[in-house]
Amino acid sequence: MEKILVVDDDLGIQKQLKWSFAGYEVIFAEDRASAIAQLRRFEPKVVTLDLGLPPDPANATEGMATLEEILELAPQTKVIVVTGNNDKKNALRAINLGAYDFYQKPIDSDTIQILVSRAMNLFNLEMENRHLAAVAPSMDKIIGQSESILAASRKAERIAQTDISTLLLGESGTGKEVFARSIHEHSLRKDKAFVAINCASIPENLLESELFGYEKGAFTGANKTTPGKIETAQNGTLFLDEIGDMPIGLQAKMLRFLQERVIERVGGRSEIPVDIRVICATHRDIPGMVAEQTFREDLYYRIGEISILIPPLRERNNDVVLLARTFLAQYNEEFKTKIKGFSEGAIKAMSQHKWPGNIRELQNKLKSAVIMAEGTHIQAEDLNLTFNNDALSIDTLNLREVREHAESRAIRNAYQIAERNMSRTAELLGVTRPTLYSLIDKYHMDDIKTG
Ligand SMILES: Nc1ncnc2c1ncn2[C@@H]1O[C@H](COP(=O)(O)OP(=O)(O)OP(=O)(O)O)[C@@H](O)[C@H]1O
Repeated sequence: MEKILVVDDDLGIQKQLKWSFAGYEVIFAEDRASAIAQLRRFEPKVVTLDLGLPPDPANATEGMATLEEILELAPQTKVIVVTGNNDKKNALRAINLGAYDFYQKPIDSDTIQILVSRAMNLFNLEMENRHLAAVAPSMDKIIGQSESILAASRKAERIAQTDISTLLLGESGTGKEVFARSIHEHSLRKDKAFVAINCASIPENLLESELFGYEKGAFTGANKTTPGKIETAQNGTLFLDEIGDMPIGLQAKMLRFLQERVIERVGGRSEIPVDIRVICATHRDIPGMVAEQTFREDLYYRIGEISILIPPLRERNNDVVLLARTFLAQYNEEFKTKIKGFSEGAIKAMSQHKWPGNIRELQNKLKSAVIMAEGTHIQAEDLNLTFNNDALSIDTLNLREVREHAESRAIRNAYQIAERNMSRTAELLGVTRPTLYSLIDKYHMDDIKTG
């Protein structure tokens, strides 16, 4: 159970807050010394702190000192300061010192519950981010905590400082290019060029001149000598995406370049030495192509001195949610929107979906959801991923999850029937208003709260 520390010397308020925070483990302290002792002992994520503490409850000095001490000891703690009515000046001072939010007496259960639940969510999110930074301090562009992606990142990190030819394998949209760039950025060539070329997107007859360059007059239209991508990557990294689509005729020339590290431009006679690192990627089954003789075996061994398998999104456990949160923050900034998060249904739907287009598909769905969403939280429908109720089965969901899903749907229906009137909604559902608010909060239905 999540812990909250309530620092207040008024027993009546302590009792009231204990009742309000029914879903949490509530710890109490009545002055600065006991607050710090409880903070050390229980490490609560959220603290509510009355600024008027003994020995001088009429003044905020002791409260402020307590706030400073808490933030010095555990800066990640979310402190909500509680002030007397009309004491905005001290509330703002506290925020300046680093308090998460403030709250003016008299205490209203519904509001303080919402404040605390938000603070808790923020704390958890920040903790997740810190954890992430600690796990992958180096390959920081590769977001993911699943064992499979961490294993791939570790392998990439180990080979980054070498010049070993690397083959990145994985379905489309899994992040092969992100890996290639990260390897480059962690290599000794990081200040030199990173040049990417997609072998599948360039017509066969143009690919050779695109890669190797051409001399003036080499063919009709070759008006001036032009260096190719390989030369442009001199001293840096060349990323050959979709290498499995390289025409067999060009593979021999490619092999010579990789073995001898010299190239000849199309129509040229002189050899140009090149010093570059090569990273290749493909979604194809190259050993199968070797067996069918559509890919040269010697080239396969040359490009894949080491290979890294980038797992598909459906095999990355909770990475979907982690990536979704990251992209949501990016898109909020890009589109100037203020979507706060995802409904439980949306999270469930994202976790259930198989993501054939991998991360790119997730990005596309999120982008349109951010633009189209009407509430403060993205719903499964906004993502065009309906959470399939019929798919509820005992091997994927437990009774609690089934109940939660049904509850949130019932709340939504009642809210519509009650024409957005909260008292009437609570009445229809046969619960009290505080219970309704805590359920709305639990299921992140903020659009209802503000609707
Ligand atoms: N681990 C990751 N963390 C954050 N963003 C990622 C990650 N992996 C991929 N992306 C993002 O997902 C999108 C697709 O990634 P990328 O282009 O690298 O995939 P790919 O495997 O090279 O795809 P394709 O084979 O279709 O070219 C990009 O916008 C990229 O920024």
